[in-house]
Amino acid sequence: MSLVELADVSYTYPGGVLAVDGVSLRVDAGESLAIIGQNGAGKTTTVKLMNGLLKPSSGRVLIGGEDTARRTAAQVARRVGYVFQNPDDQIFNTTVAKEISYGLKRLRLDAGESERRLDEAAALTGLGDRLEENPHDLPLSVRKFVTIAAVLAVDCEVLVLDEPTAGQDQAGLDRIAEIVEVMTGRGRAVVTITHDMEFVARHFARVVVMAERRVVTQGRAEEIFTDSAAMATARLARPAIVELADRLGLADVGLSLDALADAWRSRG
Ligand SMILES: Nc1ncnc2c1ncn2[C@@H]1O[C@H](COP(=O)(O)OP(=O)(O)OP(=O)(O)O)[C@@H](O)[C@H]1O
Repeated sequence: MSLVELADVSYTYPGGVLAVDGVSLRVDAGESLAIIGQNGAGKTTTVKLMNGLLKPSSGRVLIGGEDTARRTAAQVARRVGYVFQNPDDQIFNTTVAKEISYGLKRLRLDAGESERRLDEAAALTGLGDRLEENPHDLPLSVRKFVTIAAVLAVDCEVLVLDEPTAGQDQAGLDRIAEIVEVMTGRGRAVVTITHDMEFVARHFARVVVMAERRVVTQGRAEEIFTDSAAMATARLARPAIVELADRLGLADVGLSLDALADAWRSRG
């Protein structure tokens, strides 16, 4: 059984806009999945359907086999944590510690476990020294980590990161990559929406390509990124390594720099 399953899901906003049309996808425990596609393709609506903020107009969304239609948004949010694109849509506490601990309070954990989770989430996001600062005084790139820490602390089965790399420097990118690795290593699923193809190529195992409200194709990252037709249909730029291998006429190097270098050295 998959941790997340969308089965022929459609969603129409109350104003009548059809935003997602017949989407089916699965995410397994321990898997990293990136949803890519142009603006307006339906990516954000798809992840809001996963975490119960929206309920499908038709089709079914199952989390751990449970239909979200029969659960409240709060119940689903405990299983699927959603880090918004804009941290300012999420942050409202006056210290980083309070912001990270807010979701924990509803879990009614004992004090020791709450503290352990706060410390661990702060360490993973690099916020250990900033717990008493006001998140509103921190730069946007750090505010993003505050919202990631708040969701990590709840320890959901599925972590959804909406545009996590926007505005991050290399240290921030490395930190996000480490979070993806740690969470998938613990059997959690990590789902991201991003326009950052290089980041997906390096750190995400599976890719779903969306265009005009539908899934165009999905599969292993190297299969998808080397599928020029699918990337062109979705009007997406291929990662630099794929573009370079193509221009050099090197086949089967996938997304590995080492494989590209080997193929170049041993060309006939
Ligand atoms: N609250 C809303 N009310 C009405 N229409 C909406 C709403 N939110 C999104 N839409 C519309 O639904 C469609 C899909 O939008 P969605 O935000 O899911 O796409 P996206 O792929 O995430 O785009 P982006 O990369 O810009 O975030 C678009 O036509 C959008 O205008």
